Amino acid sequence: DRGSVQNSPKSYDVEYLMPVSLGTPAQQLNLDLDTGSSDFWVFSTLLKESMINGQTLYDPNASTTADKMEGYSWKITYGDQSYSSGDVYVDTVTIGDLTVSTQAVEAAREVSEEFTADSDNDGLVGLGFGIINTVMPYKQKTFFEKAMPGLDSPVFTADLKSGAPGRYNFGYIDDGAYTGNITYVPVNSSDGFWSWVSPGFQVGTTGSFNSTRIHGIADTGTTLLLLPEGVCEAFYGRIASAKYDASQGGYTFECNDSTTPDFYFGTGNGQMIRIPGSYLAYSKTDTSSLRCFGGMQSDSGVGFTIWGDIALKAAFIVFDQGSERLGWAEK
Ligand SMILES: C[C@H](Cc1ccc(C(C)(C)C)cc1)[C@H](NN)c1nnnn1Cc1ccc2c(c1)OCO2
Repeated sequence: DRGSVQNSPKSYDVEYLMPVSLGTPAQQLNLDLDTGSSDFWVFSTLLKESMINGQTLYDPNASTTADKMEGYSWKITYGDQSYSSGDVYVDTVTIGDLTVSTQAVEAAREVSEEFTADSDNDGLVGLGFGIINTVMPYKQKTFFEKAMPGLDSPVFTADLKSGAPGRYNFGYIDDGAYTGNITYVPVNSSDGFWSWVSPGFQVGTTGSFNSTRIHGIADTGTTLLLLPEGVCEAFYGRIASAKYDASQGGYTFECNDSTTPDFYFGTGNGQMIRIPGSYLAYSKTDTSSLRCFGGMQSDSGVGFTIWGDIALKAAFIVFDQGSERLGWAEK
């Protein structure tokens, strides 16, 4: 079996949403595929009115295939301190023609204001590893872990684009979606993340390759590229107008600063992925400003490097759960 679904970026590529069908008859919600967490949770009719702000709600009572998991609950807190919690139902879920008939759907009773404020986002599909799922008393499998046994190949791929729709595929690799070869790197899933080691980086076409191993996670659910302080300094040191602006909480530089170099990161056996400098001028610091907030920021607040959407949209990525490895290709 296999599946394929289009993803659509919100403004500034802050997140990528995909249509998902839940229950019978099908209820369609727009969800955020997040390889950096492992809960499948949705806005639901269990929520207090004050927490809803235009989101589409999953109504388990309107689904003939929904069964409440009595005595089960969940609560998740994300690294940015946003959170959600609620009850658990088993129901049928379809993403891009791929159906899992007994998916644990975590129906929200409570969400933090960050989720309430994002009216386009109806919930998250966590495609990390199930060991960090928050359902109690027994953690639940991710959508991919439930689908995997029936797939042609135990992989899913992410093709995120800058300011344009892209695609998530399940169970196969579309050889037309990338150029050159796919370089595979081993994944350590013990923390529940798609953790891998980059052999190093290079700033610009003229810079030398810095052979410094960077331990990090491939995370479709994080907008920015959060790298070690030293790497940020090496990159922003090459941009004439760049500075660390405490009032903005990060590095900023003039959006059209022509000295902005591309950023290359190593994946393995000599391959490097090129992030165009234009991706790193993330967003204007304010409407009238000529300065942009950098797409690359320090990972010091996180504790590990996060290869978020800024990096992922420069590549075609194979999340190979069958072999616990990541595949990187240019496109
Ligand atoms: C932030 C997203 C999860 C999310 C996505 C969307 C949203 C909104 C819809 C409300 C906009 C909130 C949350 C990320 N997903 N893997 C995540 N989940 N857990 N950690 N991270 C990454 C991290 C992001 C920012 C840090 C951080 C760690 O540590 C310190 O600052």
